[in-house]
Amino acid sequence: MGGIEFLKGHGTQNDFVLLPDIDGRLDLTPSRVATLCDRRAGLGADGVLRVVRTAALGEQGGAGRDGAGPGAEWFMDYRNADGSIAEMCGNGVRVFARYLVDAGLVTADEFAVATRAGERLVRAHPDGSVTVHMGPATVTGSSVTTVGGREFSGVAVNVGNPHLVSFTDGDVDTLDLGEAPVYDTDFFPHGVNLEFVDTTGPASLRMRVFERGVGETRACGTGTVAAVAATLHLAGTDTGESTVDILGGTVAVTVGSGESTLTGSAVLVARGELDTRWWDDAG
Ligand SMILES: N[C@@H](CCC[C@H](N)C(=O)O)C(=O)O
Repeated sequence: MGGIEFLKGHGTQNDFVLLPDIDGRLDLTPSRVATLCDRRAGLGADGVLRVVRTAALGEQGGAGRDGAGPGAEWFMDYRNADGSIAEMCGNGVRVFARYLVDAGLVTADEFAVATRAGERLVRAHPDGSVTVHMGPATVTGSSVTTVGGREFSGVAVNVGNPHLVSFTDGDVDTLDLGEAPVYDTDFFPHGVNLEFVDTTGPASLRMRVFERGVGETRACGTGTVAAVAATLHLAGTDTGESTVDILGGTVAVTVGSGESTLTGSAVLVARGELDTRWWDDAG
């Protein structure tokens, strides 16, 4: 066949096309990413995970080497569904790790993955779930967002990528996220992921998310870490743990000073080959 190898996977139903590109040869343009992620014209996904050996990155402009330090053999080149580049993807890195283990590209259960936000230590569990050390979740201020004419104030949190976490007082399931919420572009000049959260128990949250570069998704791993960090911040602490229910399932989050972890599912669904003519046309 000679097509381009792909896999399809998801982490709590945040879904991805994986492109194994061990030697860094694929020309992954924004247009190809957007067409791949299109649920009618392509395979359909919230994002693309290009799997590339860190040593093969060289000085590639489009892929960006930020975060690809010398310690991690594999670099997660994450792209949003609209073709834009993001620093980090918490659900994506779990699926990325599951692929590396299943493909025999790593043999240890615990290893580092390079991302644009820095290296992330991951641990693959026998039940298929993966824990990711997500680095610091840093509160950077407060801002507002408007959904359907209703304004929410929120806590801005950086988890390698930007988030604004708003608490909706029991209304999270009624919000209409079909249209992009409005946010302060002066506060977030590079865009922002918007989380809407209800507190459902002493250590449990319910969350929906409107992701930068994608739209509403069924889960956002960095967003769940941001949600727990924001909850703790409002309670006057920076250490704690919580489960977070999202549309696609449940994840477990811990936040400590300077470090956080995310544990959740990582599922590989299918593999196949992209038609090379379709790939060329999508370029
Ligand atoms: N779904 C991801 C986050 C992906 C990146 C995000 N859309 C951004 O642009 O920052 C996750 O699981 O963290």
